[in-house]
Amino acid sequence: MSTPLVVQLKNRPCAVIGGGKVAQRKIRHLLAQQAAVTVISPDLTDGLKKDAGNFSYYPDSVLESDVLQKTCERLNLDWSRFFLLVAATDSPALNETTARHLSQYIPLINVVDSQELSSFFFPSVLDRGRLKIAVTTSGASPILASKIRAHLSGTFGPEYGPYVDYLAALRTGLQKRERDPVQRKNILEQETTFPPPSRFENH
Ligand SMILES: C[C@@]1(CC(=O)O)c2cc3[nH]c(cc4nc(cc5[nH]c(cc(n2)[C@H]1CCC(=O)O)[C@@](C)(CC(=O)O)[C@@H]5CCC(=O)O)C(CC(=O)O)=C4CCC(=O)O)c(CCC(=O)O)c3CC(=O)O
Ligand SMILES: NC(=O)C1=CN([C@@H]2O[C@H](COP(=O)(O)OP(=O)(O)OC[C@H]3O[C@@H](n4cnc5c(N)ncnc54)[C@H](O)[C@@H]3O)[C@@H](O)[C@H]2O)C=CC1
Repeated sequence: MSTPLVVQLKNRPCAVIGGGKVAQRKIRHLLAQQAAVTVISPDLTDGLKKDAGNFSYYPDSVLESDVLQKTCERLNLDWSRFFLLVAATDSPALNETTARHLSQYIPLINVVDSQELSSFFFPSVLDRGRLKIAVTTSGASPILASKIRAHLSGTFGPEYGPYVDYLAALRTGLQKRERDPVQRKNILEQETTFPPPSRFENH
């Protein structure tokens, strides 16, 4: 069983093992949230090479499943400092050993080829600034999640970014100047329209 949670990643140390196509997608999610990303992989995709200034990289590092403990020591990484780990190599055995070994230090682990070994999944996210619509099929069909996101992007356009910022400012202002919570809620109910007022279009 699973539930969607909203996790604050800003400045949090996150490790990704592997530098291929799937790793790239996960790394970009993490970087977009300003996480402090460390990548351990003998190679990187061309896309990741371009992003390389934005994460720490252990280039000569090849984790080997049978000597994982040793390679961890050689890399001199303090795994307990990581908030989250993604095991994204194309070796199921290595992903598994890594996840099993490091789960004693890191509670949030995503193993790209094993739902059983993952403590969290990445949903498909429609990102409109502070409004994020996350779609998950709990691992059943990532492609359906992706198609639903694409469908929602027609209804929830870029105007939602500034609209949600406006609502946040309104709410913070009211929390300061309107003491009565019932009155506060009434004003917010009135001001929060769906869809947003037309002045937010063309953003
Ligand atoms: C469980 C989960 C764990 C996790 O990765 O977090 C997982 C697992 C696996 N994915 C696999 C395959 C594919 N995944 C994608 C795409 C996405 N996968 C994402 C999430 C998730 N994938 C989590 C569940 C999310 C959910 O269900 O809600 C998305 C939403 C988010 C993201 O990755 O950013 C992103 C779409 C982003 C977007 O467009 O918005 C594509 C399509 C493509 O590549 O274009 C394919 C190929 C088609 C296919 O096989 O379905 C395989 C088999 C690997 C193999 O066969 O070797 C596994 C392993 C398994 O299921 O055991
Ligand atoms: N969860 C998801 O969204 C998806 C998961 N997958 C799974 O993800 C796996 C990886 O797929 P891709 O990224 O396309 O493969 P890829 O071949 O592009 O990348 C694999 C990466 O792992 C690295 N690697 C291999 N051995 C390593 C080691 N010993 N130490 C450190 N890094 C090592 C490689 O150098 C490479 O950077 C596939 O096996 C597939 O099962 C595939 C599609 C989507």
